[in-house]
Amino acid sequence: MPKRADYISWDDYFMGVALLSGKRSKDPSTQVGACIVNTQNKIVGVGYNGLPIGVSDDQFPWEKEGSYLDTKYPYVCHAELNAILNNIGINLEGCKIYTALFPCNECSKAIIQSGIKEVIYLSDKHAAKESSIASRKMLQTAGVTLRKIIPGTSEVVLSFSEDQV
Ligand SMILES: Nc1ccn([C@H]2C[C@H](O)[C@@H](COP(=O)(O)O)O2)c(=O)n1
Ligand SMILES: [Zn+2]
Repeated sequence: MPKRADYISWDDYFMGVALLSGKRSKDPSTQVGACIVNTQNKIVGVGYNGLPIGVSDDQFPWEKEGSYLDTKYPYVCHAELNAILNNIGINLEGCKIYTALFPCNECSKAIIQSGIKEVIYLSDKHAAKESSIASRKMLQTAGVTLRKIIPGTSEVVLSFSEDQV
């Protein structure tokens, strides 16, 4: 019997892990996930956007609008930063990061400093924002490869019904 042909690509697998991680986000408006992979295609870090450990996501704001301290922006850790900080304690030199959204300038600093050498992203919807322009400028200058994923599939459906395995 030949092997199964419709298995998903490495890119779709790792971006899928990033997107699944985003399902843990408590952000009501934007759920972002990231997944870091080493040169042997081993997953070494996964993260989603959320508040720091011990900072209650029931007491801190999730608003997008209003005065800065009353919005989520000062407090939320971005998915990429969490994926870096959650890494399994290894050197991230030469790794690549899959992220649902193109990294902001703050995350790109952490990406560069961690030694990650490739960013694969799904959406660059904030490309015109100055944080994205600064991010792209730093990543390119630092020699980090930037690649917008070309998914091999439009969606992956995960079913938890036991009769599907
Ligand atoms: N590359 C990114 C961009 C954004 N986030 C997170 C941070 C916030 O929770 C949220 C902000 O998005 P908005 O609601 O203003 O569209 O998304 C991230 O983790 N990584
Ligand atoms: Zn960021």
